[in-house]
Amino acid sequence: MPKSILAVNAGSSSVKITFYTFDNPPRSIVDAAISGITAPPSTLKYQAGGRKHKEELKEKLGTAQDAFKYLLQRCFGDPELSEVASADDVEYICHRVVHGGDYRDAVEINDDTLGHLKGLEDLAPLHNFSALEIVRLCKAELPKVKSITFFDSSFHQTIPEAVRTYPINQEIAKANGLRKYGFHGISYSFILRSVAQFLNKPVEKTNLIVMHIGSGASICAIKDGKSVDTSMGLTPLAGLPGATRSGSIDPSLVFHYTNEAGKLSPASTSEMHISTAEDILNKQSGWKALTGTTDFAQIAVPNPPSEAHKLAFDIFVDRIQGYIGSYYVKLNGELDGVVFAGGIGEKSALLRRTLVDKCQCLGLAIDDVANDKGPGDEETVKDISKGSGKGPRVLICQTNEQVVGFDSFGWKALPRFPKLFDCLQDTEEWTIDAIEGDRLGTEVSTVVLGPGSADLQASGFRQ
Ligand SMILES: Nc1ncnc2c1ncn2[C@@H]1O[C@H](COP(=O)(O)OP(=O)(O)O)[C@@H](O)[C@H]1O
Ligand SMILES: CC(=O)OP(=O)(O)O
Ligand SMILES: [Mg+2]
Repeated sequence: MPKSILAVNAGSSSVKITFYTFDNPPRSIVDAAISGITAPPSTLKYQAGGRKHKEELKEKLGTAQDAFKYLLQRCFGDPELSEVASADDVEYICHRVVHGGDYRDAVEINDDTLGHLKGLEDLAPLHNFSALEIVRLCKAELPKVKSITFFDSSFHQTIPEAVRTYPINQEIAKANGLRKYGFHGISYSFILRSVAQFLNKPVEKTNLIVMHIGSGASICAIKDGKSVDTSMGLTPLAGLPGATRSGSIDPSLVFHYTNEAGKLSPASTSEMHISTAEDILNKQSGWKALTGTTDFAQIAVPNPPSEAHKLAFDIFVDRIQGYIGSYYVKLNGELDGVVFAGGIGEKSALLRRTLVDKCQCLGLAIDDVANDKGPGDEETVKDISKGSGKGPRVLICQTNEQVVGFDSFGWKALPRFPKLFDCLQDTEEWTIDAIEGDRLGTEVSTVVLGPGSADLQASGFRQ
């Protein structure tokens, strides 16, 4: 029986896994997620074929590793899932890792790469720790299955130097890797491809402002199919506020907030060190601090339950509006569309309407009926612009961070699906592992790719 590919998306409070068939195109076999790991009881969502199931778990799952183990056992133990009965049925495990430092592409896990990623863990402990705990677990307990890590930051390697450089001592900046990296790149890359296809434009000619707004929120300016700026920075704390994150503030604020800022936070463990300042700004701020809830659905309502809820909504709108204005200018006004994605972007008609109304001067307009209805289950991209005019489109994209293994950064490490090559729009020279038949070989050869998928399909890939 052909093997499957397992995609893992580990967050600070949730772990989502999807098994895909090793087919072309890949098909999702089972989707399973545990949320609320840090705030029990945890909830399990399980979907396989037509079966959908949600339950509160009695088991105490204190860590992302525990949740991952539970999910694996659940899938392997499902008598109706003959395709994934054990680790022997899995060819690759593809892990979403938020911070990939200078990595431009996905990497296969071995002792060297794991050592390097350990270094990055110190730079972004809040975001990389859970994912790397699962990578370590897979290496130890599923040693025959190759693990490949895909990074949120890779998509933003194209950000120009003046945008990614912080104006601080450059020797220290370089020695410590202090620069803007940007995140949510797996999502942006999925959105870019989906929207370009929807607009019938080549990816490399597509200009977008994309919002990935969920519990963690960011926005990205994409010019000619490349990220030219994004709101997150060295870590996912910068830029927009989120469920528990402050977003950008005056950095000196934290020293007025507490004189303990530089000390280790009580939330640190022997393996993971975070400062009190990081803990406050990442975990004790955002909607939670303003309103008591992390659920934006309770905030984005026509009649907010309190002044604080209204304020939280207005702050979010203000910050996003500021970025849209800035990115519109950075894109020289040449904009194909503004895209809403992420839990809030996809679900909150009120937020979309409020923002588009505030950006009317850029030629944005929304169709209220289409906006209120939102996208159907199977609709990846939905146009909610008013009229068929020439202005930039207003779009919703139901993003998918689980397609991590099928991302354009993953083609190199995975067997050759034509679908993967469809995603490649670059004209650069790439060095890849040679492919024997359908599987990865070990020789290395140079492949020159034509510009865009049409060329690729016409020429195959030339060695
Ligand atoms: N109808 C809605 N209106 C506004 N926000 C919503 C709605 N439904 C879900 N959300 C918000 O979406 C956020 C989760 O987004 P998601 O992208 O799934 O999160 P995560 O960053 O955890 O992956 C939560 O803050 C949730 O409250
Ligand atoms: C990068 C980031 O903030 O991720 P998430 O939205 O999953 O928290
Ligand atoms: Mg997310």
